[in-house]
Amino acid sequence: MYKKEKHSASKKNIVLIGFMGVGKTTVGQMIATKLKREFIDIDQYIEQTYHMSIPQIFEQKGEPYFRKLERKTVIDICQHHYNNIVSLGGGAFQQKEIREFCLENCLVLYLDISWESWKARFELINENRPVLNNRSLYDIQQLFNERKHAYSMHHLKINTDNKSPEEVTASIIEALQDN
Ligand SMILES: Nc1ncnc2c1ncn2[C@@H]1O[C@H](COP(=O)(O)OP(=O)(O)O)[C@@H](O)[C@H]1O
Ligand SMILES: O=C(O)C1=C[C@@H](OP(=O)(O)O)[C@@H](O)[C@H](O)C1
Ligand SMILES: [Mg+2]
Repeated sequence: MYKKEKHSASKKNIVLIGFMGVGKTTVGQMIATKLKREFIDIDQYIEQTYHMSIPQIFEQKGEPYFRKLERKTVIDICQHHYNNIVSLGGGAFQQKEIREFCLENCLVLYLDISWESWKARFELINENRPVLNNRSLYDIQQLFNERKHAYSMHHLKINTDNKSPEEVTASIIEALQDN
């Protein structure tokens, strides 16, 4: 866990990280509503700005191009917005530049999930996530484990197992109050 300044959550952007499908987009929106802050989902922002869906960007431009847009977008948004809730895509924290920027300037909140719980959600999230296409469940589990290292760099962690999005949101609000 990284050290954070006291009361930092009251002014810094709160950035949600975690594996695909853990609930960053869903819960991010709910926290923003509860805390009366603006919500920005980086993938949705990229789709609106570049008039292409994430699968289209991967298919037509390739993953490295997407990662470049992702890096530029996360850093631009976090530099120019204040006090917002920002949900990243699940691969963003693999990029050192994004990780370092967010850990230095934002409150990084990691939504954790066990592999067992994640597997039960697989059918629900398989569509529209190009990184999961053509990967076996075994390969996805490898990716799930590989990404834990980047996610271990955070300020606050919330376990989401057996919790509804509303319950995850309530746990986050409580953790932020103690923060
Ligand atoms: N705590 C939860 N319990 C059950 N389903 C959830 C939970 N959080 C999110 N979901 C569902 O899982 C799917 C992926 O959620 P999403 O917010 O898009 O995740 P992410 O942005 O982390 O990829 C959605 O269908 C959402 O309704
Ligand atoms: O983990 C990844 O590499 C990705 C996760 C997706 O976001 P979610 O985590 O919101 O699904 C999206 O950014 C893109 O499909 C790539
Ligand atoms: Mg998302």
